[in-house]
Amino acid sequence: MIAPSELILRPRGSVYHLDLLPGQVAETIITVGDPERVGEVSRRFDRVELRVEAREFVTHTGDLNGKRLSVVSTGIGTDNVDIVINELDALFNIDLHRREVVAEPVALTFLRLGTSGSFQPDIPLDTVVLSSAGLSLDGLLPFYPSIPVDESLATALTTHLSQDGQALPVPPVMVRPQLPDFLASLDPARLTAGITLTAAGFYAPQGRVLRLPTALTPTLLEALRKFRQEDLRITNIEMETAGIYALASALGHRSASLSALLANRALGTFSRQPATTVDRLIDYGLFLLTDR
Ligand SMILES: O=P(O)(O)O[C@H]1O[C@H](CO)[C@@H](O)[C@H]1O
Ligand SMILES: O=c1cc[nH]c(=O)[nH]1
Repeated sequence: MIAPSELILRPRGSVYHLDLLPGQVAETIITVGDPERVGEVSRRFDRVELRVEAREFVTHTGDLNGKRLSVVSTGIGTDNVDIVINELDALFNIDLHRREVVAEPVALTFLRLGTSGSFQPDIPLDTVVLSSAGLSLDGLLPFYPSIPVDESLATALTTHLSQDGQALPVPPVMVRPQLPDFLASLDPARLTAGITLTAAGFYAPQGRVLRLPTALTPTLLEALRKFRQEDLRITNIEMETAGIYALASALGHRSASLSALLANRALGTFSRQPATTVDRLIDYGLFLLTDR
């Protein structure tokens, strides 16, 4: 039995942070960082059956073109991703009355629709990028020793950086998703794809300097930019993808992350049409989930 202190339920039996009950969430779940983006997604549904709000975690469940979907906001950062993925998984894969793991776990599908900064000068603003892998610099993953990590990709990065006399301030962890079938069957030549760097913060952890210096110096950022392994390079920076990929894979779920690039960090530019670009991202995500 999982103790009440470890899996906390509200008095009505809902999971502690998300305030959701079993049955209220679809097996296909869109995650977004911004709680306000939840309504932007669900207003495209044919019908919304449920709206729940708890802290930064807003959940809408409904259907589109005959497919049941949920959209859940994670808020910012992988500390929140830890809560969201564990509690959503518990709704399906832990019997909340008996407090026991179910015998036959349900495999969920997660699709993150997020915003991000382009890491390369040649990937234009407003591009939508698929994360082929997550580079976790956020500190969450070492707490989950069962997570399948790509040691050789992480070692290749560390070796590449050391050849330039550079090192990251924290050990890099690389994770690869189990992509949902609707993405695995897409022609890769039609998508911009690459490694998404998941940072522990927005400013110094992404190499930004306002009044405080960053350990991600221009020389280190340039060395990261030049990293190539197989057909992969670091395409973008944000704050959730590696956490979602890692926890979803370890729990037996499929996951994919699509990011709209609103900033270009190499060029110092920001989108002139962020809302339009996020709209396009949402439309594309819903098309992938429902029209194929
Ligand atoms: O637009 P969302 O999904 O929130 O994603 C990005 O935007 C936030 C930072 O502005 C971080 O959460 C980052 O990952
Ligand atoms: O540069 C950016 C843009 C959006 N979100 C991030 O985390 N970083």
